[in-house]
Amino acid sequence: MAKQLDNKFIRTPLIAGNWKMNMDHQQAITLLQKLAWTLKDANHDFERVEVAVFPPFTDLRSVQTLIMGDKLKVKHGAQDLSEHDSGAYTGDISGAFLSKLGCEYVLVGHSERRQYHGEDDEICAAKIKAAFKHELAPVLCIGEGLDVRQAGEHIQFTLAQLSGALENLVGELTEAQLGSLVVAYEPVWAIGTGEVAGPAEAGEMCTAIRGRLTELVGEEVAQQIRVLYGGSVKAESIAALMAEEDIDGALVGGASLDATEFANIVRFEHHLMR
Ligand SMILES: O=C[C@H](O)COP(=O)(O)O
Repeated sequence: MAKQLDNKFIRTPLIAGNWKMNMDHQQAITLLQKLAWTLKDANHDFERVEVAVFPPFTDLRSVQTLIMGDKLKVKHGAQDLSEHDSGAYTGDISGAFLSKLGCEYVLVGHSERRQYHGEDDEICAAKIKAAFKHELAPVLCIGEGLDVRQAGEHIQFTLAQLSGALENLVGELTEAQLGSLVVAYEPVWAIGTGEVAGPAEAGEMCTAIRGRLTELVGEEVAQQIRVLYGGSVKAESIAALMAEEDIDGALVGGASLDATEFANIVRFEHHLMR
């Protein structure tokens, strides 16, 4: 089970919904309202299991307004940010703007950004730095493709991505900043394919990630950093994943577009008790 002491999670689990390029700002309102009602009806305890959504940039103002107006406990973040603060960077979005829109989190280095926009470890490092500068907690996404997994080099590859994004930054960040970092292990072969990494495979990698974090930032801080799994997570698969000690939540793509399904993922403890 995600690490607990006296029936309390040591690290508050985070269930995050990455909407990717889905939902315009009107659809976003409908989806978020339905999610909030569903979780309210189920008496969900947001202090025990945190919930965040990552809508497209164009939805963020509407999402912020709904969250503030209805005092929702769902948090929100953005799917990307620029490494720059402002200036002639057409099409890019500054972390400063995201902070003003009430974002608490921002994804960095999602495999789709790496694949379609050529983002590498150096860019991820610059984006993590920019996120912290604007008081956003970065959710660094790492994970191997199928070829790497088949070659048996998945742990080495994924840990190299983690080190590549973090090792030159560590000295510039405070312990509080490092402790608020979130790492999402997303094997590329499991994203949007219906192939979920088995709980043992996902758990093994998340433990290896925490081991590398311990080397990079020390044990005390590494124990605070939440490590999520992402890749075709559904309500039926979440409980077994959360049973792994080093998995602290999930980064959910497709299933986060269905409020009922996503709420059932958030309520993973309910499945464990059945
Ligand atoms: O950010 C989310 C991941 O890419 C997983 O997406 P998925 O749940 O649709 O496989």
